[in-house]
Formats: sequence, structure tokens, C-alpha cells
Amino acid sequence: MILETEALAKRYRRRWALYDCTLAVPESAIVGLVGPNGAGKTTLLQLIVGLLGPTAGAVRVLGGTPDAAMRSGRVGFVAQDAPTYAGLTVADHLSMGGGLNPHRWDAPAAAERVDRLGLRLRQRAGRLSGGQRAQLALTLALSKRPDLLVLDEPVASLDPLARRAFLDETAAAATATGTAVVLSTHLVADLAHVCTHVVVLAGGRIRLAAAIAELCTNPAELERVVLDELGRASGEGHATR
Ligand SMILES: Nc1ncnc2c1ncn2[C@@H]1O[C@H](COP(=O)(O)OP(=O)(O)OP(=O)(O)O)[C@@H](O)[C@H]1O
Repeated sequence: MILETEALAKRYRRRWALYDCTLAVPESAIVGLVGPNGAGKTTLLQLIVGLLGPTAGAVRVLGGTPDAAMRSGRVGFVAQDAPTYAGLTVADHLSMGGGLNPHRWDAPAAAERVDRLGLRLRQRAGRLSGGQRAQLALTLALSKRPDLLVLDEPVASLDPLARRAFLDETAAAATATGTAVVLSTHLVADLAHVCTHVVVLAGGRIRLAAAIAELCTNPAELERVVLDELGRASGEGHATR
């Protein structure tokens, strides 16, 4: 397994943001994480990449701790706000990506991607639009050729065509290199388009975790299953803790 969590839990002061989360993500899987605002999606993703430590339970990434996996350079992560360095140019970001990941960095792919997206190499990141900054951060994560790609709402700021194109690229990376992907999204249509697995999280608990092929046969059915589950969770007022 590329990623495993077991009874993973996180508490902020007295409030549990994530509870009893057990998941297994195999090679090439594209896992879509959906849930209402405050469901615990970012918390789970940050536990996976070691930005947070668990209150209880365990997480194993590429057979080791999240810290070790991150240090190995085999994990690509793009946080919700797609952080970039405002004062550095697009070219600076690419050379930094190459410098930090000398053994895995795919320089031609990175250059081709920024060119295709129309990002100018001499443009400072601080002058890019929100969607362009997200594309730059996604380029850095993809060009590391990671074994695991963790994306917190990666397509939220992209226009519809760019969103579809990015999801297709992600799926191609999963197929070509076995990269496993865990991405959070509010767009159920994106799940149907690209994901192999769905995880519905509400009130810090997993409400549903399944291979999409075993759950339904078409996008409309998937949307109904996910929305029904979210509706049930909302009706229960998340009063499960
Ligand atoms: N640093 C923190 N300190 C205290 N509580 C926090 C902290 N970060 C998150 N929380 C709380 O934990 C819960 C889960 O938050 P999280 O950001 O993981 O949700 P989310 O599913 O990513 O939400 P969204 O879809 O709005 O981004 C929320 O109730 C939130 O208020």
C-alpha cells in the first residue's frame, strides 16, 4: 500500500476534527475526498504529509512515517492556498523544484507544462492570478514524479477547461507511473471524471470509503450516492462524537 491510516484521529483542544479514520490507498489509485466545510479533509491531508501529528492512531506513507516519506522527495503536496513565493519568478520556482528533487525532477515536462499553460518564465509569482499560481504549484508537485500526490482542493481556482485538463493529466500520471493520488474536492462531477475511489468525510468521520466501480455504474448515480450520504450526515448533525 502507498498509504495506510489506522484509527487515525486528531483533536484540536477539546474538539475532534478527525476520528477513527482507517484507509488503505494502493498504487495508481485516485482517491477523491469529499465532505462539507469543516469535515476534516484538510486535517486528514495534513496528517498524511506530516504537517500535523496524530492525537491517536497511525499513518504510514510509502511504508514509513510521513516525515520520512516527505524527506525522500517521493511525495508531492499542494496545500489549499497553493503556496508560491511572490518575489520569485516562474523560472526560479522550476529551478528550485529541480534543486530540491535532483534525482526525480522531470525538467522537460515542467518546462513543457508552464509553456502550454502560457505562464511566462520571467513573471513573478506574486503577479500571477490565483489560478495561475495554483497551476505553478501543481506543476512543481507533478514534475517531482511523486509516488504519492496529495492535493488539497487542487482545482478550486481553475477555470472549467483547465480543471478538466489538470484532472486528465493527474489520471495519466497515475496510469503511467503508478502514482497514487489523494485529492479533496467539493465537486462531485470531478470524482466521477477521474477518481477510482471515493471517501466521504463528515463531522470528522468516514461515512463512506469505496472503489467507485463497486459503488455505481455512472456519474449521476455516484453523485446521488455521495449527496445522499452527505444528506444523512447533515441530518444527524454530525452528532456522532
Ligand atoms: N488549527 C486549528 N485549530 C483548531 N481547530 C481547527 C484547526 N484547524 C481546523 N480546525 C477545526 O477542525 C475541523 C476540521 O477542519 P478542516 O480544515 O480539516 O476541514 P475541511 O474539511 O478541510 O474544511 P473546508 O472544506 O472548509 O476546507 C473544523 O471544525 C475546524 O474548525
